[in-house]
Amino acid sequence: MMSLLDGVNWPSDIKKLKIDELYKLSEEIRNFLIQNVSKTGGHLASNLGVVELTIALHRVFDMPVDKIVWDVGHQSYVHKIITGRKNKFNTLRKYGGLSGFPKPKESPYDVFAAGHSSTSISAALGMAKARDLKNENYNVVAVIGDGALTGGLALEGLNEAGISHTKIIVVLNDNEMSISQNVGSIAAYLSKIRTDPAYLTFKDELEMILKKIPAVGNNLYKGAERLKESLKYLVVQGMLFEELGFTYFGPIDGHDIQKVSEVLERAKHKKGPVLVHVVTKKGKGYCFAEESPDIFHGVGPFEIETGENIVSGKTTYSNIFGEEIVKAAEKNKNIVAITAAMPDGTGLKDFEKKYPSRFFDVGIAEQHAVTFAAGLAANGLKPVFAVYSTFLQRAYDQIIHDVCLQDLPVLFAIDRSGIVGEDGETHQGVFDIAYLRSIPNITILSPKDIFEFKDMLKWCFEYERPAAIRYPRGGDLDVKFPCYDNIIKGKWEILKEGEDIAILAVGRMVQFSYGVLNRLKNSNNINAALINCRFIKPIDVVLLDKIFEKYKIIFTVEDGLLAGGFGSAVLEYACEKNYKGKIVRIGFPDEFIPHGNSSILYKKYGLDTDGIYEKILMNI
Ligand SMILES: Cc1ncc(C[n+]2csc(CCOP(=O)(O)OP(=O)(O)O)c2C)c(N)n1
Ligand SMILES: CC(=O)[C@@H](O)[C@H](O)COP(=O)(O)O
Ligand SMILES: [Mg+2]
Repeated sequence: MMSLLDGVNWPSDIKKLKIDELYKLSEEIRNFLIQNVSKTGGHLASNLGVVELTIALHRVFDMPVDKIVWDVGHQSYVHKIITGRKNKFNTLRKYGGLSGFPKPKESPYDVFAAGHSSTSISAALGMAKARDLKNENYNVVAVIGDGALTGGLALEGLNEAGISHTKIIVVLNDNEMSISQNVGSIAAYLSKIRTDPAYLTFKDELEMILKKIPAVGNNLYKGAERLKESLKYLVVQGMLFEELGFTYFGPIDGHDIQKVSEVLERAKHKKGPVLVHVVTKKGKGYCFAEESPDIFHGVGPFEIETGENIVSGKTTYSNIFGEEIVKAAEKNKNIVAITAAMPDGTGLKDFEKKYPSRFFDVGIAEQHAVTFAAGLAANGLKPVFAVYSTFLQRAYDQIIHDVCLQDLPVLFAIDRSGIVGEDGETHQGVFDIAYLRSIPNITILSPKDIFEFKDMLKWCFEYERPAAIRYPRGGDLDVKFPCYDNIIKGKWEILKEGEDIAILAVGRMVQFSYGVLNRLKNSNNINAALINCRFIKPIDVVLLDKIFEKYKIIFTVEDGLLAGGFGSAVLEYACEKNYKGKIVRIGFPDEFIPHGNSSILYKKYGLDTDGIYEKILMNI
């Protein structure tokens, strides 16, 4: 039997359906999401929560003439399904397939790319201003979650939008969750608006009283709407959004398509900035996701019946970090841990449980996290900010101005450096070496495997100046190294002496490079040295001098961008020393690295063992 979803490919198909059919369609879309994401992996819970909201948006607005800007964009799957991409869903997040985030190159319905949070209001306001300057006429809608609203950039956007008199609609999707429980005073404020019985009772009573007045009831009710908005403002003390200059509608049940459509319709006809506050349930309609929206925020393939992960978990760098910081904090009472809304992903859950007063989840606020860490350090503590490489990009000036300039002992535990895989170009951690290396006072380390990682962490927890330790997503390849030297600042580790060429590798790339040694020897009679360049900054100039003397060809291997990366540091030093040999850098080229399985991406960019081997042969 044909389902309603079979006949829905474009927003115009939605507009033809009756309200009861739209509810049926919602269920079908939920089922479609669960079926597909259980195979591909992806951001399930957030998407299950916005099915009705997305349908209502497409019902009321005319995309892509009207424009919808998704914040983070991890919740845009339903939008993709009804904007011509349903049949590609089996390729979601796969190399060459559909992106898990909005992508203008993928569809004209995706008007603004995202992946990082809190950008939607600023982007939508920019679009709306451009529209007005060009005398065009359409709606611009930003859809932002309560978690993303904790980001400073979102508040900067609200600040400008509220005073701008520009017609822009902000839909606040409030599900009380970031990845974990949402935090902070704005979350508490939203909870108050949602649940304050005095406010809700008053609002309902007012509606009832106005509607009951004979003859003129309904008209009076409509006419008194402005009055109602003002009274609402009086009753809910300091109605924040109204104070900021927005007309506020809400809170409304985001799963009630009819109600959401009506309110969006009203918002559409209002002048100036409007904020529509919808309340939804993250994970709605799939029991495991409703129970554990944090686990089902982003998942790998899973069994639908049990909710169990299909890929069994192996030891990850995040787990090791979590264990080591708990142990270190037992001995050193000055250690405190900070996360910007990623306690699970960064491995800080146990620390949070064990040392709640020394744990800070600051919300999606990386800039604040860094300066807050600097403040903690300035007053004698040892702050560790555990953060994904890609999100630390947000806090560049804070690293320079607040931490490094003052030489404060903040440790940046940089998870997800290098390739992250399926999240793609917004999330690949390929910039950190280049963006950190030029900052004075910072020391940058990267472990070759998890055993070295433990030693390095111990060293870092003791170190009394700014430091960054970068480590990859997931765990190790199956490589056993011959030695584990003690960690000494600025000293590299010689894993194998050689005669013909030297390979200088960083972090996970040491594992891939190790696999090359025997092949070079056995197939090509090349005796290569392999150096674990465990300190990316400072580089080991004593060892480098010897390498320059002995080898005519040097290869550097890093899982970061070549421009400004580790190989560049070696080149700079080689230039200073007037080295006459050849230096070949292996790393990522000057482009954004797309989404896909990590092994495919390492292969594509020649950064797996085969690729490194071939590159070496091409250059000798
Ligand atoms: C700058 C930045 N920091 C952290 C993240 C990781 N992250 C992605 S979604 C998310 C939670 C977003 O919560 P919310 O906006 O409420 O959306 P929901 O998943 O609840 O629908 C976080 C922390 C990010 N994408 N960008
Ligand atoms: C959308 C987003 O930014 C996060 O949900 C991210 O996808 C998490 O990545 P990990 O799966 O690597 O924790
Ligand atoms: Mg949320």
